[in-house]
Amino acid sequence: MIIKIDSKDAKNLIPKRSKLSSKIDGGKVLIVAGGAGLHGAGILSALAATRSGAGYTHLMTDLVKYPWVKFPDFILHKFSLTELKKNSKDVIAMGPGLGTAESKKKLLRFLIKSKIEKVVLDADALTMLSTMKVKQLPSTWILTPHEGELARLLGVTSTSVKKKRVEHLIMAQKKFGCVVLLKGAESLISDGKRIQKVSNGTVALAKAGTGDVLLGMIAAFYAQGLNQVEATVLGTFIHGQASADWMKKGNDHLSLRPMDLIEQIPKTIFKLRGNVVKV
Ligand SMILES: NC(=O)C1=CN([C@@H]2O[C@H](COP(=O)(O)OP(=O)(O)OC[C@H]3O[C@@H](n4cnc5c(N)ncnc54)[C@H](O)[C@@H]3O)[C@@H](O)[C@H]2O)[C@@H](O)CC1
Ligand SMILES: Nc1ncnc2c1ncn2[C@@H]1O[C@H](COP(=O)(O)OP(=O)(O)O)[C@@H](O)[C@H]1O
Repeated sequence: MIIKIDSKDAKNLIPKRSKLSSKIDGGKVLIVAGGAGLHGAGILSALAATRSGAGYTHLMTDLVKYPWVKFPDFILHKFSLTELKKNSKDVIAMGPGLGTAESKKKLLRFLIKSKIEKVVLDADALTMLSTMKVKQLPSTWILTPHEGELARLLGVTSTSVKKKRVEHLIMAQKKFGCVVLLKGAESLISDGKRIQKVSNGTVALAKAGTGDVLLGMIAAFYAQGLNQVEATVLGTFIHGQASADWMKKGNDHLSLRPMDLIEQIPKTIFKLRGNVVKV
């Protein structure tokens, strides 16, 4: 049976803060993303994490080379194994725009070998994973492939994944032993016990960079104390809902920028909590 997530389910998962909360309660996220020419990917993930409640957002990226940084919201690091080790108690979200060079593989191998607890892998991190001999990953990890990435991970064609999405999702979950989110118009999440479906997203999301936003959102909810399944479910639901809310404001589905989605996050969360507002 596939369980469909609705707004009530999502509302119950939204992290709460008290008057006395501090940034510690928001947890820490380290985004490892954005290699040469693809800095935008890391910025999208990091901004989305900040907008979704992460107390601290660190971004490990090539961006430090550039003096025109306009994003004071997060703490920047250059790619470094030492720095990754220092942050390995945080939620580590790796992949967008990272490339697949040996130096990046080294970072991923460290996470796998050291069984770092809270890791979310997307994009190029999934491509690197598909070339590695890995038995099982910790059950606390999250993989967020689209159909093409899932096909790479399983060594099958994306046409066969498209035809039998549930079956391939289950295969991937069994192969890696962690949470797998198969993205698409209908996103499916498996943790090996059950499959949950999130289908509130709109076609406006069919645009490069929206997956990078989703990664940052899931990582932020994970850092705020939700478990790996809850964080995936909530991130995917709010991501989808943000696209729907953005369209309700009179925007055409062709025009969504990933940055629009990031700007929509606060309003969508606020509304989902039960506040009556214009989206
Ligand atoms: N602002 C930026 O710098 C951005 C950087 N990005 C990064 O740019 C790099 C390249 O992005 P690409 O979009 O080429 O990478 P993808 O891995 O998404 O796409 C590569 C190929 O995979 C297949 N594919 C993609 N989506 C599929 C689907 N849903 N079903 C079946 N097959 C599918 C297609 O053959 C496609 O050409 C990645 O590292 C990505 O993270 C993107 O995330 C977009 C934004
Ligand atoms: N037709 C669609 N309807 C709803 N959501 C979609 C649709 N197409 C793509 N999406 C969503 O958009 C996001 C795209 O992510 P991804 O393919 O990883 O892009 P990128 O890596 O370029 O950021 C996913 O969350 C996916 O579920």
